[in-house]
Amino acid sequence: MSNLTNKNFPDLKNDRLLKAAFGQDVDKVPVWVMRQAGRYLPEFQEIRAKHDFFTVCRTPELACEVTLQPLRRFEDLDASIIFSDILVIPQALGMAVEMHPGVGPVFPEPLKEPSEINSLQEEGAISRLSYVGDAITLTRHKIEGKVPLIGFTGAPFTLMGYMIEGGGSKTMSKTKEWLEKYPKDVHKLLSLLTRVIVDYLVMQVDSGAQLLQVFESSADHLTKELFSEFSANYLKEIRNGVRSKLNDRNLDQVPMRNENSEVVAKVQRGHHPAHVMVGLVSYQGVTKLHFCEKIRTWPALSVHPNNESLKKSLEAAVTKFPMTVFAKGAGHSLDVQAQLGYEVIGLDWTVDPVEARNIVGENITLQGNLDPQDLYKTPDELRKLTIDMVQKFGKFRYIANLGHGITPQTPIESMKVFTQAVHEAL
Ligand SMILES: Cc1c2[nH]c(c1CCC(=O)O)Cc1[nH]c(c(CCC(=O)O)c1C)Cc1[nH]c(c(CCC(=O)O)c1C)Cc1[nH]c(c(C)c1CCC(=O)O)C2
Repeated sequence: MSNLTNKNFPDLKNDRLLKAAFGQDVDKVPVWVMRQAGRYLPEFQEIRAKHDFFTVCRTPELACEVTLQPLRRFEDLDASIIFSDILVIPQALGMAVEMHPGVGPVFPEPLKEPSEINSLQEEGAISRLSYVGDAITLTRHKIEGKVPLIGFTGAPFTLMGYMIEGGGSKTMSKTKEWLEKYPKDVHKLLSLLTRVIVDYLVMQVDSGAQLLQVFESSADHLTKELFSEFSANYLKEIRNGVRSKLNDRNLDQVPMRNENSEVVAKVQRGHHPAHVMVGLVSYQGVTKLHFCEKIRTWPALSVHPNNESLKKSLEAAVTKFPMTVFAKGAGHSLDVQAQLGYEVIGLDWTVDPVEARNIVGENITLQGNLDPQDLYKTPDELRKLTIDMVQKFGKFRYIANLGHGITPQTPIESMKVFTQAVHEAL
């Protein structure tokens, strides 16, 4: 597996997104849009007219080109997201997935019964996904440090739903039947997907992804109880798994610098994968070592109880690759989501910004959540709704976005109005 330190990526010029994810001060609220590369752009349609959807995903030059398209049009975008799809994972496990125009994804042979879980090919799945890594690496170079590049995955429950239903489903009735009838097999499948997802996300970071988003887009089918049982546990396992695998490899001696570029602390890997060592150094060398049993429990914060910005920088250095969980329709479980260890929680448009902040507290960044339908309103109305939203969330720990993906008929002008209004709002 390649090592990210050898890739010589251009320096990042706009780090608003990462700063907001870590709770550091930002000059302006960062903004990006789910599905910002997509069918509402004629230049995307042009590429899709020539190439099948999954061919675009599988061809790094095409995936890179499509990823860059929205950045060329909308100068206010503060992030890019690699062009791919959540369904590349079922493909890598050996299932056929086709994209039918006007219909969406179709699995010609969905899972019909639990015994078929055994024929999924877990081994080698990550190497069959190496084209995503190649697309990420190429894009990180071509983006020239303009904005960070987000990697992503589908979450286990959402992927399982597609694998059982054979495509999108309004009711998810087959999946719900599985939850009732075969809970043991369901957990076996969710665990398998979780293992693959952890390695897939680590591979994306190795390839150059700077923030990772996990899409639990089908959470809207789950009650609070079902969300806890079939989604939240796995989301937590994914966050912990990625954190400990990355810490194991990439944390050696990360220097922390103050405003004068002097090294004030070093973050170092401990002897156990889940441990890190934080050393405060004076100019002569290490003066004090703090051992953190679990990174998130963070006794190292007692290092400098009065220095908020050092705390934040230390946390950023230890975490390094922030993660976002977007569980669409799971606004009923924000309390649960706040316990999963993610730096950022994505909200759909049904959630009130102020209520969400009250529930999750001050240590998590919120992302969202304008109704994508609002992009069909007049520019003046859209600007007003956007400014209202940004003012409700505030500048602290906030990333502006829609509450779900942008839809195909959206007027292009609306993207300009939305992204500009976010930057002008505060
Ligand atoms: C559920 C899901 C899928 N894919 C994805 C999700 C989770 C996010 C969400 O809930 O929207 C994730 C996804 N899919 C796509 C991206 C690209 C990155 C981005 O710009 O955000 C991302 C992040 C491209 C895409 N994925 C797809 C398109 C459009 C297909 C096309 O070009 O023909 C794009 C641009 C196809 C797709 N892929 C999927 C569906 C249901 C569809 C059909 C959607 C539709 O028809 O509107 C599965």
